[in-house]
Amino acid sequence: MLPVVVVHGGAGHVPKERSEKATMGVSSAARSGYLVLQGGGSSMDAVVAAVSQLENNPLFNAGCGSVLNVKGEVEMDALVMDGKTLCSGAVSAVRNIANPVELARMVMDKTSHACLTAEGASMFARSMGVPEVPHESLVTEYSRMRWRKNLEPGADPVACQMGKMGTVGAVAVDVEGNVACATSTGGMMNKMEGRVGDTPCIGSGGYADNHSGAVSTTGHGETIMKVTLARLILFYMEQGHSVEAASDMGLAYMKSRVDGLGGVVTVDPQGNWAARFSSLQMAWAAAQKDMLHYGLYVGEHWSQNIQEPHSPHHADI
Ligand SMILES: NC(=O)C[C@H](N)C(=O)O
Repeated sequence: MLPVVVVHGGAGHVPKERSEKATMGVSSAARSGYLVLQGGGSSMDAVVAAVSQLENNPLFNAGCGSVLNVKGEVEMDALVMDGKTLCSGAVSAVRNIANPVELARMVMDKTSHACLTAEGASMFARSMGVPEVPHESLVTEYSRMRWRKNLEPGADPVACQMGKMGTVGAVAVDVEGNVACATSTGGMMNKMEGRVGDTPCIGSGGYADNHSGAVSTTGHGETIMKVTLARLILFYMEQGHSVEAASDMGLAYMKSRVDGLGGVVTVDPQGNWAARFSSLQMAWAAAQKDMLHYGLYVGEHWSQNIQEPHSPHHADI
């Protein structure tokens, strides 16, 4: 069954004109992660490779393409977790770097801490030789347009975001059966300066434990934190539920208990995987046994050989 990598490009409603690009983006990220696994790389290497590729894609709400805070600035959150050691690394409200997920991994590997925030995270990045990038290089016309719209009287940034843009994440199992997760985001549109969401919080934005599996989540952060969605799903798996059933149970609990919608990618250490969501859509892709699987709408599941070029399925191109 192993190895496998599963990625998501955020829960919500992807506008039609962006849907094909979104599935192409996640498919290509899954391919990159799978190449790492095939080359004998660890699940941690694979999830970081997949997520940094999505951070570099301006279509997604992470790295370049991040949503803007109320002041029109990019502040990003990211998390990695290693299921073998339960070590994790995170950054929150970090600015001016291209790949927060790589910095999160450095926090895990090079410090004795689990999370660095804001200026402290920037100082650490500098000390690690991570290049500082201009703020403008992270901002897209699309995110600026949405930010402006949300400044209008009566705008509802949370409802608007669940409509439009996505956090990115990945989970993987490597040939040794080690699991890992990574999640990265620009957060919620027009958020307060200094707001930290679910993404960098272990148990909420993600969790990985070789004894049960790994999960990466997406959705409204304040809601996900109320139910610690990633850990909740692993708890259901510890009770004997399959990756798919446990993912659905976690999402159903979040819906019934706090009226929250979201999405997850989940693996168990045997290489069983699931991509599930309660939102209208979630771009997802998985790579396993030289096959690429992907989808966007509820119930959609396309499969092809991983060597073949991505075939378009959505009518908007
Ligand atoms: N779209 C998202 O997944 C947003 C992210 N969970 C946050 O609240 O920061």
